[in-house]
Amino acid sequence: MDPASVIGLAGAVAGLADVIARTILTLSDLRNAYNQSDFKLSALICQLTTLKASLSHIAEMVNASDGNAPSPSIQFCEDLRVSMYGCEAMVSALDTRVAKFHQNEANGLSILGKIEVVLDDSTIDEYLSMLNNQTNALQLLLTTLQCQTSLAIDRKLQESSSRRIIDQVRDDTSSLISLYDTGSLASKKSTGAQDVPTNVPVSFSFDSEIVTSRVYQTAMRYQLRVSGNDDRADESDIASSRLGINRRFSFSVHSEKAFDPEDSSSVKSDHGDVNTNPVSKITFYTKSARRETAPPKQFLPRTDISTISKKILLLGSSESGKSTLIKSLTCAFDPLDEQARQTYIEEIIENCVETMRLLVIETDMDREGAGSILQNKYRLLMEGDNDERGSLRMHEMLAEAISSIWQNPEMQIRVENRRQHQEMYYLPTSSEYFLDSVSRLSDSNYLPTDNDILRSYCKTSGVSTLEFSSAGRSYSFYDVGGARSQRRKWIELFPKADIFMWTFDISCSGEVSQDHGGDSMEEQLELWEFVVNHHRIDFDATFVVIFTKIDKLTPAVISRLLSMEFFQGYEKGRKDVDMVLDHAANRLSRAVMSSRINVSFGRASIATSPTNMAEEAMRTLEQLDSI
Ligand SMILES: Nc1nc2c(ncn2[C@@H]2O[C@H](COP(=O)(O)OP(=O)(O)OP(=O)(O)O)[C@@H](O)[C@H]2O)c(=O)[nH]1
Ligand SMILES: [Mg+2]
Repeated sequence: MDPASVIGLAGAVAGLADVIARTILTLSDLRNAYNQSDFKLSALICQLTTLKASLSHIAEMVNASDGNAPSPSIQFCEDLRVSMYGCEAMVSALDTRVAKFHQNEANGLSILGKIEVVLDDSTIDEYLSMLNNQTNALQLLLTTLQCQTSLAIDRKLQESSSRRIIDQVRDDTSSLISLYDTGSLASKKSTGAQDVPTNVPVSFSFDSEIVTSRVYQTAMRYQLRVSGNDDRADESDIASSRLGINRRFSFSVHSEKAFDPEDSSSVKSDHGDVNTNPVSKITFYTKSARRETAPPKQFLPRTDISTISKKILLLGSSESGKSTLIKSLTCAFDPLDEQARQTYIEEIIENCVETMRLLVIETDMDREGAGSILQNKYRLLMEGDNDERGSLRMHEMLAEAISSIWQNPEMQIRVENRRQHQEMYYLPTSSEYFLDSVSRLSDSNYLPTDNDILRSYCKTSGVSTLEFSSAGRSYSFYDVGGARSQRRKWIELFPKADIFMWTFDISCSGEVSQDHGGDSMEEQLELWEFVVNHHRIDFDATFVVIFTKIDKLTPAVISRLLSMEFFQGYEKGRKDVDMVLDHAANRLSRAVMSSRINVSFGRASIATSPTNMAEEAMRTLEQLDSI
C-alpha cells in the first residue's frame, strides 16, 4: 500500500478509535444511570465496540504487512478511503450528538429525557443500521487482505456483493452529511473555512421527501465496481468526491454551488472564470475541472444578462443528455479552440479504458478465457496503474490490449447478445463509439473532435452554468446532476427557474440504470411523474421535454419500448419513430395533474450533428409563448 495512505490510515484509525471509545463511555454511563437495561442503547454500544475492533484490526494488518504481502490495489485503497471517510463522518456525527448529553446537563432534563431529546428511537435505529453497514465494509476489506495476490483482492472487491456493501456505506455517508448532522460535519470535515460557503444549500428540508419517494424505494441499488479518484481535484472537489459523488465515469467533479440566479457570484462557475465570445454574443461559464488550462477570457457584465435572462433548469435522469446539451450549445455558439479540446483528452481516455474494464468484468471474459493469449492483455488492462489509465495519452500497450480484447470474436458475440437481449448490466451510452476509436485516441497527436467531446460522459455534481445571448434574448442554462445523490438539490431550485428543460432518453428501456440497477426507462418515468406533480411546482410552469438519443431507436429498441406498460394500448405494429415519439409525448403530458403546467416537446440526436441538440432545444424554446 502507498506509504502515505498507511500513515494517514494509522492516524485516522487512532483518532477514530479515541472518539469511539469516548462515545462508548458516555453511552455506558447513560445506560447505567438510566437504571434499566435499555436494549437499543446496549445494541449501539455493542456495534460501536465491534466497529472499533474492526478498525484496529485493519490498521494492524496494514501496518504489519511485510514486503511479501500483496500490494493492495487502487480499488482496495479507494474502498478503504470511502469506508474510512464514512466511519469518520458517522462517528463524528454520533459523537456530536452524544456530547449534547453533557450540554443538556444544566437544563434539568432527566436521563430518560435527554436520551429522548438527543437519541430518539428512530435515530438510534439509523445509527445501528449505519454502524452495521460500516462494520460489514471493514470486514470485507479485512477479508480481502487475506488474499494472496492483488488480482485476487481486486476480484473480491469487484464482486457485486462487495460493491453493494461499499456503495451502501457511500450512500449512508452522503445521506448523513446532507440530511442529518450537516452542521457538525461541515465544520469537522471542511478542508478550509471557505470551502462551504454559507449560501450553499447543504441540507434541504425536502431531502427526506426525495429519499422516501417511490423512485428510491422501489429501485435496486446497482453495484458499481470502480470509483473515480481524481487526486488532482481541488480541495472542495475532494470533499464532494468523498461524499460518494465521484463515481465511475465521474472523472471530474465540481464543487457545490447554490442555485441563486440573483447572486452573480453563485452562478459563476466554480473557479469563477468566464469566457465570452463577443462575436457570437455568447457568454460561457466554463466547467471547473478543465479550466486550469484555459486562459481566462472577458465576459459580459453580469447586469447585461440578469435583467433579461431566462433561467432554464436542465432536469432529467443521469446520462439522459443534460451536459451533452450544454456541450452542443457550446459547439453551436462558441466552437472550442485547440486548447479547450485538449482539456477533454483525459476524460475521453478514461471513458474508453473504464468501459473496456467494465465490459471485461461484466462478460467474465478474463475468467473464462484462462490460458488464452489475451490473459496478459487482461492483466495489463485490469491491473494497470490508475495514472496510466487516466493519463493524458493512452499508453501504446494499453491501446493494443484494448483493441485486441474488443476485437476478439467472443467479446463481439457477447456485446451483440447484450445489444439484442439487454443483459442486465450497465454500460455507458458511448461505449462502442470509444472502443471503436482506440487507435485514433492513442495517436500521439490526438485532439478530440466535437463528436468525441459530445460522446464522453462525466457525471455532473454541483451546478454548472452556461449563459449566452442568442437572437436578442439571453439565456442562463443550469446543468445539475441527475444521479440520485444529485437530485436532492432539484426541488430547492424549482422556484428559481423560468423554464424546466427535461432531457428524456427515449432509447433506454431495458437498460440498467447506473444508479439503481433497475430499468432506466421505468426510473425515468417515475422521476418525471414525481417532479411534474411535485407540490413545490405550484406556479404556472413550462416544461420543455427534449427526447434524446433518437439515433438509438433501432427496431430492437423500439420493440422493447413498445412492450412497456407505458405503451399499453398502442398498436404494436406502428414502429415509426414519429408515431412512437408522439405517443410518448402524449403519455408524458397526461401524467401531469396540474393545469398550470404547460409541456412542449422537441427531439434531438447528436448523431445527426454536434449542434443538432442545441438547434432543436433553441427552436423548441423559441416557439414558446412565454419566451
Ligand atoms: N448516441 C447518442 N448518445 C447520446 C445522445 N445524447 C447524449 N448521448 C450520450 O449520452 C451520454 C449522456 O451524458 P451527459 O449528457 O453527460 O448526461 P447527463 O444527463 O448530464 O448525466 P448526469 O450528469 O449524470 O446527470 C453521453 O455519453 C452522450 O454522449 C444522442 O443523441 N445519441
Ligand atoms: Mg451532466
